[in-house]
Amino acid sequence: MSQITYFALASTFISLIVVFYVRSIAQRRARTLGRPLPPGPKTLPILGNMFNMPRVRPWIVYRDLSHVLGDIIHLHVLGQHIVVLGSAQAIYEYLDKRSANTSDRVQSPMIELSGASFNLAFMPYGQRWRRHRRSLWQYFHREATEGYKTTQQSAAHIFLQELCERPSDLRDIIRLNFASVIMKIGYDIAVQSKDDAYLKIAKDAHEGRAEGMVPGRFLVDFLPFLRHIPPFFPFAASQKLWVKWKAAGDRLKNTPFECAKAKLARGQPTQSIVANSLVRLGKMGISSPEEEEIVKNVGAVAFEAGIDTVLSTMLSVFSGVSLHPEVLAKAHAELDEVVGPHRLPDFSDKDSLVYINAIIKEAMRWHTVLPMGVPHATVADDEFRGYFIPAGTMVLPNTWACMHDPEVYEDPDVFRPERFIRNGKLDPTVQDPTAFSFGYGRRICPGRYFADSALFINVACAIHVFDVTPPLGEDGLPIEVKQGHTDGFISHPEDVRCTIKPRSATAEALLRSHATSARQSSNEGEQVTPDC
Ligand code: HEM
Repeated sequence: MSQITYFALASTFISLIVVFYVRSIAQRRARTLGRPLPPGPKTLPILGNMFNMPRVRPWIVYRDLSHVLGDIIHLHVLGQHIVVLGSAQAIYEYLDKRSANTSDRVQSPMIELSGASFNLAFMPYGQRWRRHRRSLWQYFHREATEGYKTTQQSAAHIFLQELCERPSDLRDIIRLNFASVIMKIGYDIAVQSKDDAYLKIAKDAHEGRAEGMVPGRFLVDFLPFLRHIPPFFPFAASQKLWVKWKAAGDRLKNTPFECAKAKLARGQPTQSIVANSLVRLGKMGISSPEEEEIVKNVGAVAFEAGIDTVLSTMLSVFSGVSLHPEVLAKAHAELDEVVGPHRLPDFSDKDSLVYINAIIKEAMRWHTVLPMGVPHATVADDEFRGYFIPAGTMVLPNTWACMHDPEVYEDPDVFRPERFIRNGKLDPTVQDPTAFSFGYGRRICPGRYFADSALFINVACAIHVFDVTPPLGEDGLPIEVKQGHTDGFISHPEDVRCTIKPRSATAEALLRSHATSARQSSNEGEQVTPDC
């Protein structure tokens, strides 16, 4: 080729780059209308804020950044815009009031890689999500959850006996309690021991969600081609984890569903969310794999989304109460007055047990289960407080920061249920943690009423019959526990060792007799079924 041809090619190439550059600036101007992005840390060329993305306890890093930059922070990593909302006001204004545009989810490859594709919590805002949500909501709206209270109460009685006999297995016993209720109402499957195969399935699936869904933890979030590196490649440690997590997610979705479906096919009488949904589809003459998939996914999401969130909140209650004898004493005094020593609390006591309700609120505040919520995303270009927010921006609510704002909650790191009470009643002027812990806008947790009654009945019953005090060492002296919270998408109190003993011989007799009745009535209702 002659020098002239080279020159012509080079100048054409440079002209094209200039045209594209000028056009992209013009397009960006047209989109932003000159509005700035929210403030954020300085960016590097191409990589943006890649090295500003916190990998450990992001809620604390973002809270500190908010103190410097304000309650709307912008970060930019390899083309992905991220906005962090750092105050209750900003979250309310953007995620609640403007939820028509802020209810999407960023479609990270980690959703599939962590085995969570079936989970409506991660689906994009649209028809598929709407159909799943509607299908779940019909079984979990406020009135529907009234129908589960008898099952929840019986399970709470069995929970007390389990705890009395194996107090050091607190974590497993809470898990068993929640699983037994949700498996019964979801699939009509009886889960009776901590070694149950379904509990193992849930535990395995949880690992993928807890580790994999922290935004920015895996590089594949920003470099999606990394998912195609095979697990046998050297240094492909993440890829090996993804294979394990995906298989665990599939087991969670399919195993209990197939069991419930087989029961129906055998013509056994069965009542459950999955069975009722399948029967309804049958009556309507609908037998599409797509509809069956929704039923399957809804069953699995109720099991998965509830188990670790409720577990974490219950652990926070036990941790808070064991470390604060004055709280336990006040709770006992209230239960003695309202319920008395000869019966266990039930749902009709809820409004009278003000201090117990305050303990649950404080546990949710003190220890925020989903510290950064579940990330939302914008559907279209938007303006918020004069800033330009591009379509597809990931919006992270710093729920933990709101729950630990010293302007709102004095001494936020202290467990103090009294902060919610005035003149013997729950104080409506104090910011209610449940308005944050269950998320925001159109994506607000659809399991909140169910969770609320599960927490109430188990906490009220447990505190009524047990003394919960610090753990003791071999020398009989109290051991100091570490008051931290684990890292991850769902956070748990770090050290929940405590001493759990019946308050009195009367309390022990009471809990044992109720557990016996609960086991008898659940066995009477139980059909003899072959294993699935
Ligand atoms: C203490 C217990 C619980 C807590 C703290 C909790 C918290 C949350 C939070 C923060 C979200 C994200 C909301 C948002 O995007 O802004 C959420 C979503 C969700 N929760 Fe819960 N949850 C709890 C119990 C439950 C239970 C028992 C169920 C099921 C029966 C459940 C089912 C779901 C589902 C399906 C979603 C996804 C909603 C969507 O994306 O549309 N949760 N939850």
